[in-house]
Amino acid sequence: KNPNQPPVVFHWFPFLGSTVVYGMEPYKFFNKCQEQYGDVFTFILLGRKMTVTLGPKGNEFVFNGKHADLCAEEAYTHLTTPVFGSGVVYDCPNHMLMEQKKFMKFGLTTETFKAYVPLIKDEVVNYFQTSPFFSGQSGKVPLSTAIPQLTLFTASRSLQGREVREALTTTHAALFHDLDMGFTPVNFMFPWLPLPHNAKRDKAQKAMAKLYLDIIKRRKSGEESKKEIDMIWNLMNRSYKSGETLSDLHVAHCMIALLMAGQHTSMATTTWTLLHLAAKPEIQKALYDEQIKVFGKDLAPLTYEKLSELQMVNNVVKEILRVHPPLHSIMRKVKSPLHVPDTNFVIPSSHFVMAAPGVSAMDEKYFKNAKEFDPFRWVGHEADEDNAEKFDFGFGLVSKGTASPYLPFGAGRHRCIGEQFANVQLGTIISTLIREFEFSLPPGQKDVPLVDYNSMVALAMAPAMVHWKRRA
Ligand code: HEM
Ligand SMILES: N#Cc1ccc(COc2ccc(/C=C/c3ccc(C(F)(F)[C@](O)(Cn4cnnn4)c4ccc(F)cc4F)nc3)cc2)cc1
Repeated sequence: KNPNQPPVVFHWFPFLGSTVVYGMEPYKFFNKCQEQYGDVFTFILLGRKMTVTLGPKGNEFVFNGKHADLCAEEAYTHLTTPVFGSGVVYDCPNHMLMEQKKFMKFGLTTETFKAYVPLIKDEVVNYFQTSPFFSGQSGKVPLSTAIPQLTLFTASRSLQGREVREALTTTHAALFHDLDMGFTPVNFMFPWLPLPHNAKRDKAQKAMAKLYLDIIKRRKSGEESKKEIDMIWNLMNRSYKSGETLSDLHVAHCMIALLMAGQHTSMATTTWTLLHLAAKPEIQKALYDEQIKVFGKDLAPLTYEKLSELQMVNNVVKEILRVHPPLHSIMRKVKSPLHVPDTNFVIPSSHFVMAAPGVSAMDEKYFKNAKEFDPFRWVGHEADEDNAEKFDFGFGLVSKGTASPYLPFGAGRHRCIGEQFANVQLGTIISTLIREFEFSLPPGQKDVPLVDYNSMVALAMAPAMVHWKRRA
């Protein structure tokens, strides 16, 4: 027994350790361990030693850890590189990822968001006008099927660009599905397994990369006039500080990374939002009344400027991300023995560390009635983040203090750069659907479905059926 190592969670079998009980119900597992061992403990995940650090201090320890001590690329590259492609995100040194994130942020400006809102709205309207799930005056829709399509169409039409939007519903629809099937935690455990889905993933990755390369080539030949402002135009011809250019192939791989990032997080968040609204008609009413208040009784068209006035929408999204943060486990590889502040523990470099910000976000200590979905709890906390001290890791200012119980977009050097785009996409989708429909849970169903943790993000258990009625 090593005197100053965190306690190891009891388990029957070596290698397997706590994999199944963690994999099936991470939060139940984390809360049980927290009661038994406190905020810092080690469990075995398929032979890997995962040291979990919970609570605001635990979040700070992982998110604000020095890059020399805690390495994200070693924790994630097996999961992401086969899907995204080589040379970007976790398949390159961290300083290059910081510059890639800077380039990405250059393509996520208020000017682009102003252009994206009508594009996203049109995709939502087009979807429910053509989808068989939305014919007639009322009906029911399996969100697990409909929402992934809705988020794919809205994100590809705006951020990805028109050609990608077209390809994803025609020539590349099946390829996207094969690539998406490769984006699963099982690969995280066994990336090298020659499973059939891995062969399909690799074939799909190459075909998706080729789609982007063809688009880039066409645009460089001057055939396309630069009418639209999508992320491909933004990333083309970018150069690192070293003078090295971001190659067309690496632009393609960055685009695949952004496609995966946005798709999984947005589809999970949109699905949970509609389920909780279906369970609480009074919140739907508050959202509808706000649309009238901000856009007038004839419901003027949505604009980016007006989106920020929709406090109810913003509070609903904040509360959804508190109760259902898409990424439940944030991991890093320990590079050198690391002392955990305020404890006697030293974590050896054979371990991984894991933060689970969702545990403190659901802790009664920080949120009254934590289990309750209550968007009104955020009223009056709109601008908490603005006056925090900030720091720049190379892709813009992020808040320096990260000892917060609520970090759905992470913090520090690996903080999300998609938050604003996500809020524009979610705000536009929710506003457009609320104007058109009233939602309810299937008769007899009291609460939202259970969580399916076997995907890359915390999804609602399929089919996640809701009933809808067209508003008068
Ligand atoms: C509700 C939506 C989203 C949530 C909750 C979310 C959450 C997160 C979190 C928690 C991290 C930190 C991961 C870590 O520390 O290991 C992160 C990083 C990141 N996210 Fe998001 N994300 C969302 C949407 C997006 C979108 C739409 C994009 C792209 C358009 C995106 C791109 C990224 C990138 C590039 C990183 C940086 C990874 C790194 O630096 O290691 N995310 N996100
Ligand atoms: N047997 C078994 C068995 C055992 C255990 C389990 C359950 O185990 C787990 C463990 C971890 C996890 C999820 C963590 C995790 C981390 C990183 C990423 C990411 F890198 F991919 C991401 O941050 C994602 N992201 C960010 N913003 N938007 N998307 C990202 C970054 C940049 C980028 F450009 C594109 C990106 F998309 N994704 C997910 C899920 C399940 C199941 C089965």
